Amino acid sequence: MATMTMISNPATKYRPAPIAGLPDRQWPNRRLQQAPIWLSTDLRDGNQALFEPMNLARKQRLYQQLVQIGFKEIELGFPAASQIDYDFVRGLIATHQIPTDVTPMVMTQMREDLIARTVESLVGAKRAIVHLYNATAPLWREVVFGMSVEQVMQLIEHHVRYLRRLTDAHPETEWILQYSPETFSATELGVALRACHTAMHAWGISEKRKVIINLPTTVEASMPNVFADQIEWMSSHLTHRQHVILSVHPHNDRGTSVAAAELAMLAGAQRVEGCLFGNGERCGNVDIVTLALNMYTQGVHPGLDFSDINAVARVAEECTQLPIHPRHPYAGDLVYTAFSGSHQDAIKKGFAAQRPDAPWAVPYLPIDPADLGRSYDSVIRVNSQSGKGGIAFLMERDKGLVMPRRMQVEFSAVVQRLSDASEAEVTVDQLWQLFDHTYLGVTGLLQYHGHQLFDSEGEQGVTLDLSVQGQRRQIQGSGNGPIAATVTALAEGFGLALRLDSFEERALGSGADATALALVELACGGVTGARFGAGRHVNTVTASVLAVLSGLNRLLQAQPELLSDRVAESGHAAVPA
Ligand SMILES: CC(=O)SCCNC(=O)CCNC(=O)[C@H](O)C(C)(C)COP(=O)(O)OP(=O)(O)OC[C@H]1O[C@@H](n2cnc3c(N)ncnc32)[C@H](O)[C@@H]1OP(=O)(O)O
Ligand SMILES: CC(C)C(=O)C(=O)O
Ligand SMILES: [Mg+2]
Repeated sequence: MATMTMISNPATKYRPAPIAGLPDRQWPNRRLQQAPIWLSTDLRDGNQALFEPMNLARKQRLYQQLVQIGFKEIELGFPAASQIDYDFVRGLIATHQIPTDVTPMVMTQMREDLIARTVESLVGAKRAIVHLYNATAPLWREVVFGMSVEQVMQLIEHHVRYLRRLTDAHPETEWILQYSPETFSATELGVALRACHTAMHAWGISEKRKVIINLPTTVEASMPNVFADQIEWMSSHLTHRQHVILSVHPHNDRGTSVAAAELAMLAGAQRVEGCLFGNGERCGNVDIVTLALNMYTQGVHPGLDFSDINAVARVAEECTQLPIHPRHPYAGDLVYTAFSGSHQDAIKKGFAAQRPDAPWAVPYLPIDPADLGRSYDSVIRVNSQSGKGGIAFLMERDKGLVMPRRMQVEFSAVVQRLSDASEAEVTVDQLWQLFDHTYLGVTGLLQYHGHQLFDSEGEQGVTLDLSVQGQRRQIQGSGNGPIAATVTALAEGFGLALRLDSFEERALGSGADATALALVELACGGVTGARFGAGRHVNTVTASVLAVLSGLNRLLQAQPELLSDRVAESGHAAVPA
């Protein structure tokens, strides 16, 4: 059997989508300043795209979530098509589960039996939208329906009138018509306009009988600017425009449904239909979460509440049985995590610079994760792409360890070797173990047994009790404090050109559990590489002495001959234990 592959000239097989051509288009110069009316079609378009459509319990759970988020219009299903949908709608009405400010919507084809059953499902509702649709594009007219444009208009006229007759018999309900020219984006604009006008007039559009005209990219086939032109054209050509609520229903076949919806709003759309996290037919309906939070990050409240985005995501996953991608905008598990070094560095600096009452300005984070109930815990994670900034951020945040900048550089090289070797993420606990092993638990030529302080002609004197290459020694030195005295003792005791370049000490932990952590930076002749040492002890002086010894041991690890050459000579300088 021949294998099909991509063809060399796709123009022989695919035609570019026509463009509307709107020379005086207004939408590019506009800015989104208010949220649209949102309609969730999770329970209809989202549901009809699932392997296993939702059962009553899952529909009920998702419905409650949608109400809680703040949707004021919710498409409940296709009651004439499925007993579950019918029972679900009846159940919500019978048990008064539809809040007074929420309007339910249900969908049906242009067929009398289906319309009758649909109206029956809604009896007793305070207010309801009936959504009638029929495909209007040439391909569907010819291939699916075998209808001329005239016949399509008759189909619409007849069924909208039929719906009107049935709903007029139930004046206790406020009935709203939604008409969708399905496949609008592939329909000649003149035909789409005529279809909408036919539906509007058959319904008797007026101030009191507003109509929702819902224009879908049933199959997204062109760039979002083309859709925006189509919407602006419709918006400016629809009669009774003030009584029309212009709605859009973008699908995501080209991956640009969010952009299409945003540009359509600029072009005059007042209402948007979509699903949470972009569920829906094929590549999905437009993702309302992304759209809403895009607005939020521009300073416009979307009127939907995603303060606990994780909870919403878990309910959506449970009800649809579809996973949300870890990099899904705003909601994915990884979207507030930076692995790469320069991003981590910038985020760390951004958090430090961010004032609580100032506009949000943290590099690489377009939204404050806290606004969505996400924590900062995973903002920075470490792997082989990470740098000093991220490592230092984690060590400071989780372990209270503040490293001086040059020590961050030195330690990140140690971490890099581990992450390169493990080819995996390095956790904070692993970082701490590595720090402990590298600095605090460093074993080397010099082993500490104890020290004593004494006065030395107005200076601080110290006696260090050490093992040097297995031999117990005591050496002494003095200086203007215990650290200077320790450095002098080691320098003079072993004839080293040892110099203290920096010293920092702070408490780790608090109360009875507090310990002192001392960090030193040493230089010794021309030794390059490891320069930092750390010591931890409940006693601050002991922590400092240990830090100096840790630093020297690390220098000696890099260049052991520095000491071994001298130990024999310096034996006389050391006081035997
Ligand atoms: C873009 C969208 O999302 S549109 C919504 C799509 N959603 C669904 O279809 C989910 C629910 N649908 C169903 O359960 C079924 O399709 C039903 C119960 C509505 C109808 O089932 P059936 O009568 O078996 O028809 P079937 O599913 O094969 O639909 C195709 C028929 O409907 C016709 N049709 C399709 N859309 C419409 C419409 N909007 N108005 C009138 N007729 C339509 C087709 O022309 C075709 O007619 P034909 O059989 O005479 O050729
Ligand atoms: C609005 C309806 C008909 C729809 O789901 C679509 O066209 O995608
Ligand atoms: Mg759809």
